[in-house]
Amino acid sequence: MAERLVPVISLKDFESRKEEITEQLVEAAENAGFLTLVDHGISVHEIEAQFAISKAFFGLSLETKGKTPHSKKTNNGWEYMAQLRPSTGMYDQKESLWLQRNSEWPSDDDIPKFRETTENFMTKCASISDQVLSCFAKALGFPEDYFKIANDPLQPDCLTQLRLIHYPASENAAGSWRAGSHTDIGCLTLLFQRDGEDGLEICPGRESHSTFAIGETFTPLPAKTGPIVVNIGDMLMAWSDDRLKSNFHRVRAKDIGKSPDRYSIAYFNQSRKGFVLQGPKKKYPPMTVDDYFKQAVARNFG
Ligand SMILES: O=C(O)CCC(=O)C(=O)O
Ligand SMILES: [Fe+2]
Repeated sequence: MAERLVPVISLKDFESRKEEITEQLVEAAENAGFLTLVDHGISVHEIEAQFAISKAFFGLSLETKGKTPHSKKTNNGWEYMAQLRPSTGMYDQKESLWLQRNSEWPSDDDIPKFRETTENFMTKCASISDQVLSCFAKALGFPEDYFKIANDPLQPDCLTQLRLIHYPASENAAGSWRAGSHTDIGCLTLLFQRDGEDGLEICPGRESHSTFAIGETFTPLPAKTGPIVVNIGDMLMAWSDDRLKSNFHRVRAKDIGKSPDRYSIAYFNQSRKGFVLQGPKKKYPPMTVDDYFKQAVARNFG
C-alpha cells in the first residue's frame, strides 16, 4: 500500500534520464507529496557512518549535549522533549540536534570527526536536492538552476538545516507521540531512516499550503536503510501555486508492545532569507522567504 502511494524513483544516469525522472518526480509530488529515492549517490556505508555519529552524540551525557544548546532565535542546537505540537497538544517524545553550516557544532573532542563527517553528508544532501529541485523548476517553468540558487547552503542567509533525531525506546506508548502530525514548512525535505526503526506515517490529500485540513487516513511507511524519503514542504507548495503537495506526516510509537529506539536524519532545504517567493501563476502575493518563514512558524507553533 505505502509502496504504491509513495513511488520509488531511481536517480541513476540522472543527466541522460532527466526527462523521465522529472515526469516521475512531478507525478509523485502532485499526488502523494512523498517519494523514495534510490541510486542517489550516498552509499549505505556513508549513511550508516552518519547514523553512528548521530548515535554517539545522543549517547553523550545531558551536560555534554547541553554544550550545544538549542536557541529559540536560530532554531539550532540540541533540544530535548521540547517540541509542543498544536496537532496533539503534547510534547514530542524525542531529542534532536539542529545544525546549520554556520551554527554552533559539538566539539570534535566529544565526538571525533563530527563536523567533517556531517558537513560532507550535508554537501551530498545538497547535491541530491539540487537534482530533484532542478526537475521541479523545469516542470514549473522556472530556469533549471532557480531553486539551486535559492537554496545555496553556502550563502550566509540560507536557512537550510540538518536535523539529527533520536526517539527513545518505549513500551505501551498509547497516546504519546514521537512526532505529532505536521507538514514541513521549508521547501524540500530528505529523510534518512534505518531498517527496523519504523514509525513514520503519511497522509496525502491537501489542497492549499496554508490550510490545516488534517486528513483522516495515515499510512505507515516502513523504515529502510539506504533509500531517501523525500517530501515537499509548505514553501515549495506555495512556490508552485499549490501544485506540488506538502502533506501531513507523523511518527508513532506502538500503542501496545515495545518500540525500539528510532534514529532519523532530516535535511531541510529552507532557502535563502532574501529570496522572493512566488509561483509562476502568481496565485499568492510575492513574499520574501524570511517573511514566509516567520509567518509559517507563527501558524504552526505560535
Ligand atoms: O523522524 C521522522 O521520520 C520524521 C521527522 C519529521 O517529520 C520532521 O522532523 O519534520
Ligand atoms: Fe516532518
